Amino acid sequence: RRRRPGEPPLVSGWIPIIGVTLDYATKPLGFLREAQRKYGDVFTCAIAGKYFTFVTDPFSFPTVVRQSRNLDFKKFSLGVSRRVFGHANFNDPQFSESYREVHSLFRQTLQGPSLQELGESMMSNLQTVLDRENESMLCNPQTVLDRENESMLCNPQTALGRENGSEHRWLEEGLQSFTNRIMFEAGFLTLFGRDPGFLKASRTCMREFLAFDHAFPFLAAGVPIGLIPRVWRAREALAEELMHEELHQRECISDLIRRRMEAFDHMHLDETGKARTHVCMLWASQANTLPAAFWSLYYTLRSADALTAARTEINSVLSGQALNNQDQRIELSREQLDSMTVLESIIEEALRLSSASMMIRVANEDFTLTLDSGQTADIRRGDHVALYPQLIHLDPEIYPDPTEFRFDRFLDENGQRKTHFFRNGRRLKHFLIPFGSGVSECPGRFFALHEIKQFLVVTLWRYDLHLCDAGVPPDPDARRAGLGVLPPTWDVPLRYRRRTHT
Ligand code: HEM
Repeated sequence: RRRRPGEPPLVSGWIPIIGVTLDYATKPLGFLREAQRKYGDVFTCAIAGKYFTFVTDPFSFPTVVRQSRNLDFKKFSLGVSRRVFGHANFNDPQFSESYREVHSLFRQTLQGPSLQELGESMMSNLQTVLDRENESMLCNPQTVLDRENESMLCNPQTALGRENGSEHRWLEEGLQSFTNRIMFEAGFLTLFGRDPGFLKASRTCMREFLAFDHAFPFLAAGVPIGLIPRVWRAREALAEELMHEELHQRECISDLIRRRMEAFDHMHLDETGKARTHVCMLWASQANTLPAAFWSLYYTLRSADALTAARTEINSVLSGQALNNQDQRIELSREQLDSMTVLESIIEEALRLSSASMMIRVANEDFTLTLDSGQTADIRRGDHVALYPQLIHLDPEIYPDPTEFRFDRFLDENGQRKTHFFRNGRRLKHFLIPFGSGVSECPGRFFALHEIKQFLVVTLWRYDLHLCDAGVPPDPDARRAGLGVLPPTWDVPLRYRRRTHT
């Protein structure tokens, strides 16, 4: 392919088809920054046999996001999702009307009044998961001993730090493992309801989910799932657990899943096909939330200022609450969660540092894109137009010391959410975009922020937590760049024990 007059510079590398795939895949942010420096705000890259036009000027993001006539989101995202999850082809005209209705359920059931109900359910599930763990420690001291044996290998002090009564003993576990098991189970129960064998399915699902998710970058890059049998088995095992027959036996299913089940029944999909759409929903609800919860707690525990500010905010919200019931169960209204601006700033800062999603659209026809500067770029039909928010998130002009965690970066002088960020003296509309924007903006973003806040509240309230490794901190794992929030490159040992509240 040759660059035509009016088209952006073409970065095609030396090898046909492969183009600049390897440069991009090994260090996407570095590659894009370098291309931006060489070619300016818009350039087209040959990646994996396709052409991606990157628009890197943040002031032009709204132009791209608003181009829904020329730029299609559904074709690309449903195409990838079908390949990875193996569900029906919802781009097929026979489904177009009914799929529009299914899509509209996201808004109806994840936002607005539904948020309160989801939040209550999540809060209750979080505490149930932790209570049950507590009980299992009391009834089964082996659990404690197993964890202690593991922990003593890496920290002999653990045994010395024990207090009487197993529920107040110090335990040790990786922070990522701690976060994953609590958030996965609670999030799973909140959307898919409780099984009669209580938590049996969610345990199995977590193991399979992690195996499937680990391979997600390969699947998204086009590797057929059949070539990785363990991953294919994991996806099918998840689908087995989410067959309608199984789901009908569960209690307290969320409106989202209940109404999706009804819709898919009306669409006459086969039973496995229906279950695979639920696997897709499970992935959307967990794949970003788990690492986002990890980083939020990790950065909080690493920064004494952040920890103090977070505990002060939690104490002040909970002090108005009668926690005199025996289990000390916490309840938080939507308004209370929204009022927790310190926790919100911590989560947003963690997302700024760890999210690396990419927004991709496909050109429906040849058209001319006009950037904020007035510069134009001719785009060919079938080409992809891409935005890479991490270029903004780590821009030192917008965020001084961009790789540093500052818990109050998103707080203004009154302790409210800060929304004024500038580049070249101009205020930015898009300064933090971990949830995407425009037609494809994540419909679960409000729930995601709430559930991570709830996780922070519950864990910081219940436990003393310490990171017990002062070694090299983990980086966000760039191998998943483009897919969302990056998990840590390795897990960090955590020590925790139950706190006593008087
Ligand atoms: C920190 C957590 C989360 C992050 C960072 C996140 C981020 C994103 C991003 C970047 C997209 C794609 C946007 C695009 O392509 O432009 C997306 C889509 C989506 N997310 Fe989230 N998400 C999170 C949590 C959730 C949760 C908890 C749910 C549901 C309970 C959810 C449901 C969805 C769905 C259904 C879509 C597809 C929307 C569509 O097809 O239009 N997400 N999310």
